Parts: sequence; structure tokens; C-alpha cells
Amino acid sequence: MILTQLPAAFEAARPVLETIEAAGYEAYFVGGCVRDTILGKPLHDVDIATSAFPAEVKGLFKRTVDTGIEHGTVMILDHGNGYETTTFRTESGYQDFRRPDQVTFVRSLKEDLKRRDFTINALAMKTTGEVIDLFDGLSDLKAGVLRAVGVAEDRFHEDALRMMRAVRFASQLDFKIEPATLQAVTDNAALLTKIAVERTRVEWEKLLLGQTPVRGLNALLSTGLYQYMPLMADQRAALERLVALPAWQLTTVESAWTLLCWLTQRRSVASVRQFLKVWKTSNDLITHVTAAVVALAALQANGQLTSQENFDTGLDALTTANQVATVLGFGQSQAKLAAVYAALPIHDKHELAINGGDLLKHQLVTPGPAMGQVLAACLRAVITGQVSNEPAKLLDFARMVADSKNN
Ligand SMILES: Nc1ccn([C@@H]2O[C@H](COP(=O)(O)OP(=O)(O)OP(=O)(O)O)[C@@H](O)[C@H]2O)c(=O)n1
Ligand SMILES: [Mg+2]
Repeated sequence: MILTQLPAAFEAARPVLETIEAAGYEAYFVGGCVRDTILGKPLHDVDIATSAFPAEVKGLFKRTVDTGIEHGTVMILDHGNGYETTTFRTESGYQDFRRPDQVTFVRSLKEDLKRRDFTINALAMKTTGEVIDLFDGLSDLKAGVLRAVGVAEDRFHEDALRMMRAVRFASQLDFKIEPATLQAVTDNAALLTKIAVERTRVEWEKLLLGQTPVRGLNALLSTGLYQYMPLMADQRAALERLVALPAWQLTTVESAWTLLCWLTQRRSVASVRQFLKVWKTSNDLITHVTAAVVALAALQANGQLTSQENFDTGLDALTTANQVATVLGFGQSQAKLAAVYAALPIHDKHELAINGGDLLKHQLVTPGPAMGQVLAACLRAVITGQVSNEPAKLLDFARMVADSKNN
């Protein structure tokens, strides 16, 4: 197969490969970028593999960065772009089921491709657009099949994360996992516990955001792989509920985690937090998802949020909650929700027309906890429309609250 129309990213990288070739070495585009180009999907990174050893690569270019020199990866900087270039290599001894004990640089493309995970990821392409297909990746790509290169179990022993990659690609590409590869996932599922949570999380998020998540979820269920994902061992029923929902698609990681928390019955701030902490998500994501889950409960119970709930949730988490509510069958018009939110008198507590200093100046409170309580009451009154957000009105209201506290 020769690809005639190459995406811009390849054209930009072409001189880099040509420089390597001109020095007498081989250089190819490899892996996901070749797969995605043939599938007509957008590219996010261009990987290059070469017969040149790292020191040889570095000798050919003015500017390089040793991004992973011990594995043979050098980043070549060219016209404002960076290209990860990895020397053909074989690997041996995978005692920890994560990474090789030893990497050996070789001059043979075939040796390099045969230790890759799936046939569709073991394609290489020359600068001419000619695709090198040594493991029948093209026919699998055409048929929509995920098949391990060689003996599946060996590939999963080299890197157990590849089992998560299998279910992730099934969802992302809408591919079937062929029986021997699926069986090897079943047989080796427990090895997933050797993998860092962060790596598993990335694949899990990609699965949930894929075009046919149900394919990936069904593979997780049928192989039992889900049992070895953090806090998922007892969640078969939740995953089955996800599979049973009418066809759904999510667009953000926040929505994915919100949906997951909801279906695993994690509805309180504490339980959502505990779940996401184990999955090692960022604090920003935890804040977002806890707010979205609370809002989701309000949407389900009342079909709408009170002013106070809208204010507490914020528009981003509200949008997430509504995306998930839509998947669950009780979504609202996003335009209407956004309009109601926009109509709130204020959207941030710093917009309150008075502050603690004003309360002190007018001798309504003395410094201490009372100040915070009076301000909180003012904020609530403004959000719910009880008092308008003007200094004079708020000071009157604050006086009333302070007096009632003193009596
Ligand atoms: N556990 C892994 C990870 C990667 N690879 C190989 O390295 C390539 C690039 O890896 P990566 O960028 O992580 O994955 P992609 O397949 O490119 O997928 P994505 O679209 O997510 O980048 C893969 O295509 C595959 O050939 C592998 O064999 N085993
Ligand atoms: Mg990639």
C-alpha cells in the first residue's frame, strides 16, 4: 500500500527522515500515527523509528534533546517542532510485567516491529508513503480487528498495560478483539495490578470517551479485567448498567468520572473524593466531579437546580452534570440551564458588594467567626434574590442578621 496524500504533520517531518536516510540509515514513521492516517483520523503525535543508534542520530542534527536516551529515544528539534525518534530495539526480561530489564539496539525494522503490541500498531511507513506491513496489520485494520503481534500472552507479559490498551482501542476504534488475544487478556488479567494507576487511568479515560465505549466495556466484563482496576472489583453490576444504557458518548474526562461515580453509587462528596484519590486524578478534577455529582442528584430529583445549587456548582460542573444526565435519560436543555445560571445575581463570592472590612467599619460585627457568618448570610440572601447586591441594602441586611445573633 502506498499512501499518496499524507497529512501535514508527516510533510513537516519528512526532511528529518530524509536527513537520516541521506546518512545511510533507515527511518520510518511508526505506530499510532500510521494507523490513524490509514483510518483517516486526526494525528496527535508523529513517532519515528530508525536504524541509526542514538549517538548517530544526535550527530546528524544541530538540536536534539535526550528525552529517553536509555530506551533509544531522542527528540529532534526542527523548525519549531519536536520529533521523537527511537532506535530500532529489541527488549528482554520483563520481570515486573511493565518494562524490559534490558533494551538492545538493533538495525532491523522487523525486530523492532515484532515487539509492538497489536498488528495495527506494528505498521511502518516510508517518506514515500509506502506502508511496510510485516504482520498483516493492514488486513486487521481493514477488518476492524485487534490482534496481538505474535503470541498475545508474551506481549502482555512484556507490558500488562497492553491489556487495557486492547479494551481502549476496541472502544476508540470500534474494533473487535480477536479470540486468542481476548483469551490472553482473560488469562493474564491479574497482571494489571502491576501497572501504575496513572497509566491504567489514561487508558480507562480513553475507553470511556471512545466512539463505542460499550465495546470496550463488554471486553472488560467478559475477560474480568475490570476486577483488577482500582476499586472496580465489585462493580460488575455498575458496568453492566453502563452497557445497558442507550448508545452514549461523552466528550470530557470530567463527564466520564461523573458518570462512573454515579453508576457506582458514589453520591456523597466524601465517597467521590475517596474514589478519585485512589485513581490519582488531579485535585481540580476532584473538585469538578464532586460538584457535578451533587448537581446531578438535584437534576434527577427536581429537574432543575435552585439558585444556591447553581451558584455552588458553577457553569462548568453544571455542563458536565447535564451531559451525564443526558446519558442517563434526564438531561435538560443546555441552553436553558446556561441561561438560568447566567441570570444569577452574582457568580462568585468576590462579587458581593460588601466585605468583612465594611462590616467592621460600620461596627456591625467584631473580628471573629461572627463576621464570616454574617457575610455568608449576605451571600445567600443575594444569591436567592432576597436582597439586591448593593452596599446600602446589604449593610441593612447585615445589621439585621448581626442584631438577631446578639439577641
Ligand atoms: N504498551 C505499549 C505502548 C506502545 N506500543 C507501541 O508504541 C506505539 C506508540 O505508542 P503510543 O503513542 O503510546 O500509542 P499509540 O498506539 O500511538 O496510540 P495513541 O493514539 O493513544 O497515541 C504504539 O503504536 C505501539 O506500536 C507498544 O507496543 N506497547
Ligand atoms: Mg501515539
